[in-house]
Amino acid sequence: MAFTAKILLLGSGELGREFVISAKRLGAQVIACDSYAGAPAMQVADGHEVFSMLDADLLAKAIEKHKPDFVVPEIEAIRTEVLADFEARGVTVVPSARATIMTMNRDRIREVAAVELGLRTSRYRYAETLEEVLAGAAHTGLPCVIKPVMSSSGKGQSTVRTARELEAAWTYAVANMRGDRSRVIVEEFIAFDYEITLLTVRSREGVSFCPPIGHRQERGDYQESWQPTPMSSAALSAAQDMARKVVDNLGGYGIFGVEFFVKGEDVIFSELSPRPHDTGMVTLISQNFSEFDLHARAILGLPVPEVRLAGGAASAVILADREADDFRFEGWQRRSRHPAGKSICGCSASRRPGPIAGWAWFWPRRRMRTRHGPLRRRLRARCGLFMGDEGEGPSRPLPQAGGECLGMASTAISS
Ligand SMILES: Nc1ncnc2c1ncn2[C@@H]1O[C@H](COP(=O)(O)OP(=O)(O)OP(=O)(O)O)[C@@H](O)[C@H]1O
Ligand SMILES: NCC(=O)N[C@@H]1O[C@H](COP(=O)([O-])[O-])[C@@H](O)[C@H]1O
Ligand SMILES: [Mg+2]
Repeated sequence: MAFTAKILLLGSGELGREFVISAKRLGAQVIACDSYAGAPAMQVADGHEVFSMLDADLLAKAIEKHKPDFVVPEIEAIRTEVLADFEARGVTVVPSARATIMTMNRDRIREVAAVELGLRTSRYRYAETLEEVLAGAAHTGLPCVIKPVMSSSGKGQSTVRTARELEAAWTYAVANMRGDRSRVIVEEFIAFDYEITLLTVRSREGVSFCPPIGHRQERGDYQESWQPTPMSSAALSAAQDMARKVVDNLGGYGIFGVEFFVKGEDVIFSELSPRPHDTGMVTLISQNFSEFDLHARAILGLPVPEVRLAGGAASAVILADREADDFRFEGWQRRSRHPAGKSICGCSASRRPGPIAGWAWFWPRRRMRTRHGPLRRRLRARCGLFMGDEGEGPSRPLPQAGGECLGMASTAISS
């Protein structure tokens, strides 16, 4: 069987699964890798490998075994030095080995953005000891945000409001970091009006942008997002200028999720993913080509089409609060339509503790008046997500999500 390209996907979560679907539609063969079996992307890929991608030898062996045309990272926690070696030997690393190295840890990308490119960021210091954390907080002032340099989805992150909480935040960060560097960033807390992800595509044809995505996070983790989100043209163009500078510096082809805080007309660079972004799940319903389609097309060297919005849309996660092998989704078929508009639920098998067990996308039909921050109108969809612990008898509703997922929508286009 002939394929258009062979892709080794490093990380096989929900975002990886959607990427595999997009890449396979373009004729690619995809081998999905992660540290645990049965990961979402493995369920739809042509093959899979289970190993720690932070292990240099195992990572090199997987690349040598499969001889891919493209290595496509889906998470940060990868031994990226190995990718640089293979890039030097002719394997295409997406978007580039430099991009994966610079974004694996927050300190490197912060240096690129704040020092090399002079972009506006929060005030910050790095710390490797409690004493340095205290000095960092003295520099940023309180409240401040403490995050391990290697982590994602808010793991190990805390917002510290009083000096007494600094030690606990340091201990929490070190206990929840990825990788082997006990190093944190201490950041000034930005009391932003709203935050956005600017999906930025870098392809052979140049740099292009998707309409801005607004989102809400809790404890540093994604809850819901909506597209488009209203912002002034001056703020949008400031964000686009900064995004262009960063992606041109990182190089390579693919989609980047560039995160900004916006306060008044002040646009503050936060961080970026050199790949599809969780807040961009909304593009599965809002755009003619999703962030996964755009990533796949840019990587494979295909023309990147103009992005058109189908209407305002929102997406929300359904979070599971514990690891379980035995769970089921109930009732979501009944909820696949909603009186306030069209809502589409996508549910898939869970991943690890704190996992995303499913996603719901909402496509509101009515025009919705909204402000930044908590949105005025809520769409509710009861997905009836149930999870049963092995051997514990009947399934129980998830306490955290309560079997309910909330969608929020902004500036919906009336139909
Ligand atoms: N300095 C800050 N001031 C205010 N809020 C912040 C700050 N840093 C982070 N946050 C909040 O925490 C969220 C997660 O932060 P960040 O994106 O740095 O973490 P992450 O673990 O890399 O998340 P992900 O991998 O999901 O992008 C932000 O989207 C924002 O809501
Ligand atoms: N915010 C990043 C994100 O949502 N990433 C998605 O979740 C999985 C696990 O990530 P994790 O290691 O961050 O839990 C990743 O594989 C990716 O699909
Ligand atoms: Mg982030």
